[in-house]
Amino acid sequence: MIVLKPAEMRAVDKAAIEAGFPGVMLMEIAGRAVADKVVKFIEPGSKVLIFIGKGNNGGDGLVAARYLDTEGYNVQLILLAGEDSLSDSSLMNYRLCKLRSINTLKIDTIGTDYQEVKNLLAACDIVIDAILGTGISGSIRGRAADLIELINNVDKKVLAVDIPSGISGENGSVLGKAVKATWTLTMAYPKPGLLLYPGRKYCGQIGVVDLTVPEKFVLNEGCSHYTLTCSEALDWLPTREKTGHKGSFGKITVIGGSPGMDGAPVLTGLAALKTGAGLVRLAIPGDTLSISSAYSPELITTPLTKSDNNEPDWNIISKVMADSDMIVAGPGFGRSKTSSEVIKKLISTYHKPLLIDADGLNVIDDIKLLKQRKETLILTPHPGEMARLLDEEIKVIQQDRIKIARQFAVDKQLYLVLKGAATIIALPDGKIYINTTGNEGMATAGSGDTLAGIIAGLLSQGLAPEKAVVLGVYLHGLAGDLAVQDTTSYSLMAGDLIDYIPAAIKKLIAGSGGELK
Ligand SMILES: NC(=O)C1=CN([C@@H]2O[C@H](COP(=O)(O)OP(=O)(O)OC[C@H]3O[C@@H](n4cnc5c(N)ncnc54)[C@H](O)[C@@H]3O)[C@@H](O)[C@H]2O)[C@@H](O)CC1
Ligand SMILES: [K+]
Repeated sequence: MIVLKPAEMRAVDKAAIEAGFPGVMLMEIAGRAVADKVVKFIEPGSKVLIFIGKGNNGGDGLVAARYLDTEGYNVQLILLAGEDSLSDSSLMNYRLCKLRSINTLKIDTIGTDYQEVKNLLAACDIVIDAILGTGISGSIRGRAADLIELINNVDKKVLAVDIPSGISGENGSVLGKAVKATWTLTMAYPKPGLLLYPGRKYCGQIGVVDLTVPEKFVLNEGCSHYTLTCSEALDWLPTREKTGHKGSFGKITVIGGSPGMDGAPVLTGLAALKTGAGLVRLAIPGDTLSISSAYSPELITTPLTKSDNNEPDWNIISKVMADSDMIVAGPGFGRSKTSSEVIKKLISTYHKPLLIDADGLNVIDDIKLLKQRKETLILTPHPGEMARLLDEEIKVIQQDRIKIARQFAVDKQLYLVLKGAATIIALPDGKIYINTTGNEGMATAGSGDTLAGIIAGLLSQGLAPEKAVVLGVYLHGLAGDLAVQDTTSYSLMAGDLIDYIPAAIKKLIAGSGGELK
């Protein structure tokens, strides 16, 4: 699904309006959808308190007020602007509200103790937040900040129109104060700020309203941000040929492991098998091999080093390279001379898809090598590994994850998965996917190893790299979301993620995956 930044959304709206879609009609569709959402959850007769800002976000709230009044709700408006400062479409709707005698409390009559607002908040059944939408600039000004705090101080259901007021649609930051919503109904397309933290925490459940503007207006204006929905994820899931054999579902080699880190490549290998790979081989340094190979009978193992001196065995490595459809390198590999030499060799001489994770990333000392590689390269760093690759501090990476991920992916022409809450996937053509699945329980040792395995499992079944990385991240998060329901976020472990891959796939097939949670 396309995700639009506020400026992109405005450009699309402008183009649609110029082409003949009346702005007032778009507002009507938006407000009607807000009213429908209230009708779905609360009975007629209930008290609906609607906060109206002076922009078009407020206009959406005024349309909702008209419909809810028509349908027998007890509607009360709190108008945060003088009538004369409302936009034309909003003013028209405000007048229609007045014609219906909808109760209105105006900002200039609200005392500085806000007692009347507090009373209305205490008595209402639901709050609609139509204070500010994507037109916000800078930190919340004026009395809007006080009202947002009052809304957050009562324990009521809150429906945010388009975006919780105070959240930046651009990047999800809190601009001073922001409404904590139960639901957010976003207009036309989700905005990055709804999907990125901290904004995402403020949105509650997100729904998207179809404003009936054809997608060609978006495509004409250009877009670069996306998020995968459940139905798209199902479309992308590789189909399994009835007559397929293990060769047709791909042979993966996982290169990694080191003393004390013998389980990491096993997690990657098992996750790949559970996702559907035909065959997984682990190539492990000799001193660790017997431990890793003891974990699971489904995994084939090969020694990566010579038995006498534990140096890389280049003959075996060449055979492994020739015999694999793709390689995952790095899980538990340690930062030894062996791992550094092997990773370098793979980057420069392995001509099939290569995924580098964990210590495989930590031993790359010359990032120019990455750029020289022509074949598919996928990197899956967490912020610490990304910081190391760029020789930056983690906080610099976290300040603008999308920009950093995109620059790296485009410059080095690779697929970059920057892990973390709301994982960012940057493609070599500059496209960005923001992932919506996953939870804090997944911040646990080995979780990244399983992600590498899931992506490899999809790629080895023939999925294009772009789809394998995006769907892999989605499935990994979905497995985590299903696992956490049984384990709690305290007890979730990487092995649980593997155990729940089948449930995640089943959920996709049943069409009930985490659609914009
Ligand atoms: N054609 C369109 O553009 C459509 C827009 N829609 C709605 O319109 C919204 C965007 O409308 P607008 O562009 O009018 O923007 P907003 O409704 O977000 O409000 C902008 C107004 O808020 C004030 N403001 C800006 N920053 C502020 C701050 N930091 N503190 C206090 N006040 C501040 C400004 O005076 C400005 O006039 C969307 O979020 C959506 O809800 C929908 O009606 C559908 C169609
Ligand atoms: K809002």
